[in-house]
Amino acid sequence: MSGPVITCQNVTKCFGKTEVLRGVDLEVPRGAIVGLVGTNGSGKSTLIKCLLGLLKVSSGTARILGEDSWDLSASVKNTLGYVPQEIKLYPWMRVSQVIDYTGAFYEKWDSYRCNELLEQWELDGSKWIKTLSGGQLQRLALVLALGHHPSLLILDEPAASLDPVGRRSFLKSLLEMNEDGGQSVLFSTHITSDLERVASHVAFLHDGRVQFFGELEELKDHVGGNLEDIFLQMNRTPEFAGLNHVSGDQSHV
Ligand SMILES: Nc1ncnc2c1ncn2[C@@H]1O[C@H](COP(=O)(O)OP(=O)(O)OP(=O)(O)O)[C@@H](O)[C@H]1O
Repeated sequence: MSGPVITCQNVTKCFGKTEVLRGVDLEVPRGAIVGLVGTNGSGKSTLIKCLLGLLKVSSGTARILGEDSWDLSASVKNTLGYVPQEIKLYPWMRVSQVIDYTGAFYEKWDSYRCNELLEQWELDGSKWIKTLSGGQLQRLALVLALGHHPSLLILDEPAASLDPVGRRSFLKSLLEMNEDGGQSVLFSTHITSDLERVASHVAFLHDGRVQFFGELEELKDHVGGNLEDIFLQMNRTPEFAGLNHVSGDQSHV
């Protein structure tokens, strides 16, 4: 499939009377590594769940790999990888059992790659899930999401529980994956140094809308200064420097 891997047109999402997403427009080109940023409660997880069809949008259109998010085919689901913010795995299984169990759901499962990642991230396949620390659980969830070489990987704060060594190693894997096969990634994060290390693009969510989407380098060149200051300023004044116009030419992605 050519064309954007993610498309949102005027997406809204309400919980009762609270409108969390208020008209999100977004178009992510193939091969992009997008950092989704925004303050706590700005709606990052909600947007991710709408994209994956785990929540139904209230209005507007969300599409992934050319299909409506609420009606994804089995073949598109087979090419998606997702790590939620809260990871729930079977506590009574061992690490290696969860990997085998998950692999059974996919047409193409790379056990060799999983074992490589287990070794790289120092996870013991014989350990019980219930004995894993938060960071180990997050590492395992990432192994499970990468095991079928997804063409689109969606991660909700993937590095939040990882120590600096784990984070570096995980980010390296993301970059390798992107270089090898041109896979696309959307990850929400509050860690600007991670963003700087891997993101090609930034989507800035504020006040229920994507106020800025564009290339990271372009954002930095246009505004100057460090990213943390840029985001602070964007939170205070979203129309800051007319940033939503800095979306530029994405054809080289
Ligand atoms: N199922 C739900 N029912 C009611 N309100 C919800 C529900 N899910 C999320 N919300 C509300 O929607 C808003 C956005 O939440 P969301 O988890 O999407 O934010 P976030 O940007 O991912 O936050 P964080 O950075 O803290 O993870 C919050 O005010 C939250 O309370």
